[in-house]
Amino acid sequence: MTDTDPGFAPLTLADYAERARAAVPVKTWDFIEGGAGDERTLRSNADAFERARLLPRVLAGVGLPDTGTRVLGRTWAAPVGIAPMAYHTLVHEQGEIATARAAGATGLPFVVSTFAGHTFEDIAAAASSPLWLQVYCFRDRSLTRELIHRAERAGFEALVLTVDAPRLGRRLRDLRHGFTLPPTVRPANLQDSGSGTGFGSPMEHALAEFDAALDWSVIGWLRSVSSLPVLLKGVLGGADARRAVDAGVDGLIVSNHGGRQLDGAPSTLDALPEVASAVAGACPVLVDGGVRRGADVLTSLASGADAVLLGRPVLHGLAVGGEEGVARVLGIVADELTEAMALCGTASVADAGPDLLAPRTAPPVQEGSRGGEARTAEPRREEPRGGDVRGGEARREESRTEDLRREEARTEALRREDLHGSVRDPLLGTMNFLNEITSRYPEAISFAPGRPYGGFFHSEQIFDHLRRYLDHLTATGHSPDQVRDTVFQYGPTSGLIRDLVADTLRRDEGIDVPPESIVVTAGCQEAMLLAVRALIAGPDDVLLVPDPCYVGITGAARLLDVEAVAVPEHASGFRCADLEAVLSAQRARGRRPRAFYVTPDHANPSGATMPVETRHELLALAARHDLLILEDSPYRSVSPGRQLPTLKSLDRTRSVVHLGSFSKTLFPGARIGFAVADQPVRGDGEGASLLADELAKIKSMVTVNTSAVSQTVVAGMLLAADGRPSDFNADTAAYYGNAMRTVLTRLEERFPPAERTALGIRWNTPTGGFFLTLDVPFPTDNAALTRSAEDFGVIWTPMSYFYLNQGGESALRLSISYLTPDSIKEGIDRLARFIKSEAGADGAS
Ligand SMILES: Cc1cc2nc3c(=O)[nH]c(=O)nc-3n(C[C@H](O)[C@H](O)[C@H](O)COP(=O)(O)O)c2cc1C
Repeated sequence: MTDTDPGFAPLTLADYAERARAAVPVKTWDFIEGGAGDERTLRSNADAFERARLLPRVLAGVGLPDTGTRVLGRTWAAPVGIAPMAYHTLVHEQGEIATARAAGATGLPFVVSTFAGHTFEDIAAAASSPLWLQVYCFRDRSLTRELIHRAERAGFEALVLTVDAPRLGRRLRDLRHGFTLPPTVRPANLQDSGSGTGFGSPMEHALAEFDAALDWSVIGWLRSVSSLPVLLKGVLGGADARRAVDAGVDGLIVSNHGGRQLDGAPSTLDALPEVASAVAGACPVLVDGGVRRGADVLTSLASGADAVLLGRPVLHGLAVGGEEGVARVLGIVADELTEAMALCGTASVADAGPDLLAPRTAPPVQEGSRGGEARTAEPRREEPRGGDVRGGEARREESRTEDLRREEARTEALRREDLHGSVRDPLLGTMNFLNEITSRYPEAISFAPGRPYGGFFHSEQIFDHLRRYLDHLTATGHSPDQVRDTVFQYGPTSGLIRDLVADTLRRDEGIDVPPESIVVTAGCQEAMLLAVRALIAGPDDVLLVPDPCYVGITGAARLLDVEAVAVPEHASGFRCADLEAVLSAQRARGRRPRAFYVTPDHANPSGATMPVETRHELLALAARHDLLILEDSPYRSVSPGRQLPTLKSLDRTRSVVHLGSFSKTLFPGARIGFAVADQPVRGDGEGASLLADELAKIKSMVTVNTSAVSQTVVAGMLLAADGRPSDFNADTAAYYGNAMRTVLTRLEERFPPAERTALGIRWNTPTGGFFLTLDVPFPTDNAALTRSAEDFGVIWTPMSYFYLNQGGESALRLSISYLTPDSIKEGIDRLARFIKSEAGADGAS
């Protein structure tokens, strides 16, 4: 059947629907027209437009309205696009090719479904207006990625991720018919992958292959595989809309999938104002579902949309008249829109505001109901149309209910913009991506976490250690009540076990300080936070950090709104001259550098160790410039061989605040760290104190005191080691030394010197610690990390995570600490394959 068949020419989209119904088999018609469940949502889409009324604006002097609009940088002839719909080939053999031609002829965009019946390349060849790709995320991400890349190569301009379909809704019409696709209709873009073959119906396909557990991390994943703008299709609420905006999406499509998913979801016209107000102009908002006239387009614009998408009517046009039929359908809507705009005194799309909307016609009241209490029961196909059948009280009731609904929507989520800026800082989110990758690819070997090897820990020993310290308390004269209170009660803010920590420092590290100069903290992280809080007095004070740097310290600074200033570190490590230059530059800009954070031994992430001469030079510099050094050295006691002296043990001017941790030497689950802060503090009024006392004051408002149970276990371990955990750690250090050697040897084997030079790969050779770094000849961004995890089964940390500003874009950090030698070897083999593939040297050895 064509447009030119005898009888009247179709004048409206409803005319096209009627003709299409006669033109296609009933099963196909029901597949297209049907909705999920009882089709309540399907009907409500149309009903909402039925009830909407536009207010004419008279004598507006508009002339010919301009329907043109710009979306994502492209001009559309009208604020109307074609919604993604699977298998245009069901109704016309030219399918999406004809649709693309019609879209081009009318200057309107076309969103092509993942389940298109023609290839992206063929569709693109026929198109002359913007094409967007609708994405269904498959469990097999590599398949989804390949689809995206194909579309990108074919010139598609945006990705529309459908988020309302973790599985397909129960479409009863299809189930009743036992609907299956005819043999000629296939997902053309999934054929090569083998996906899509063997599934009779779209529902079967979705159940088998869609990723039903999709969550917000998918946006980051899409960003990592494509640079195209990302829109979400299927958002119906303000909270999700805000979350999407926070996640940085480029557009939202208010959609209930044409009533084909959740039966009972609101109509899209009803959902639109809340979404538009939540988005507040941050990105374009489109709407689809039930748009059948130009007036519906104008109603959508007036309700907050930037544009609409048209679904089924396009397939009707295609069924009736192929390319020409689609062009006519689009043309009718555009003409009707022009007319509606002219009659509403609206010169341009931007002029269409809420003032165009007449008060909404309410749905009818069920017979016999009182006031506004009961709404018409479903189904209600034959509702009276037009004219408000209810009184003013009922309308007021509806508006109160609406206000209540909005109120609830407002309170169900907080705006991230209203929280402290640190929560939006990428620095605090760096580890999220790694965690996501690690959980998404559990089979991958991960060189990312800097955590100790688990084989050293034995659960039963915890009880021995607890008991040992309690016995020690008894043996040193504590009564049973005192012993009980030590573990069960709040304890001293500065810590229970300062004497034991002081003993350990003296015996193991040559740091001879009184227990009073120690504060026992909830991990070294708290020690950093306390030190930064105490030392930075105001906005002119800055903290200096090496670049690259451990994120714990820069993160703590960010939490406290403290400015961290980078001191560049070179391949050969830290240089005092650089620190001196930064000090002068900061003073020149009116800043007071208060402290320099440094990890002198086996630094994280660089692996560098500061030579002893540099340590002396740094201490002299600190004394000269009245600068404090925050020394953090968690890896020295678990590294093989003799360690260089700590800065604190060399410190004669009390320039060093030593930040300690038992996480690597004993176990991280205890969360026990400490600060050694023996600097005297003098001031007006109060008597003299130590910096440790001031840190304890701050701690009393942070964690009050460090867990007594944890301190008890750690104390028991220190007693067992007779105050020398370094001896206790000899095996541990040997294990990590061996792990580092295994990594280095395997790298040598996989990249012999000549090949290494040819490829431009380098790595450092730390003498201890948990980390080493590799320079590689390609960007080590999140996209590369995703490829590495997905295609090669190996995870690492991009070095750029550790830089304050620029840096580390082509480098990665490997952590050697928690893998077994066998998994290290396998992991390095995988890493080598990944590096060679990225460097374009797959063929090499
Ligand atoms: C036959 C058919 C197939 C569809 N296929 C898809 C699809 O593959 N991907 C998608 O995101 N939405 C799909 N949709 C939903 C549409 O994109 C759109 O949300 C809906 O059709 C709009 O409502 P309308 O048909 O009332 O205009 C499909 C809808 C229909 C009717």
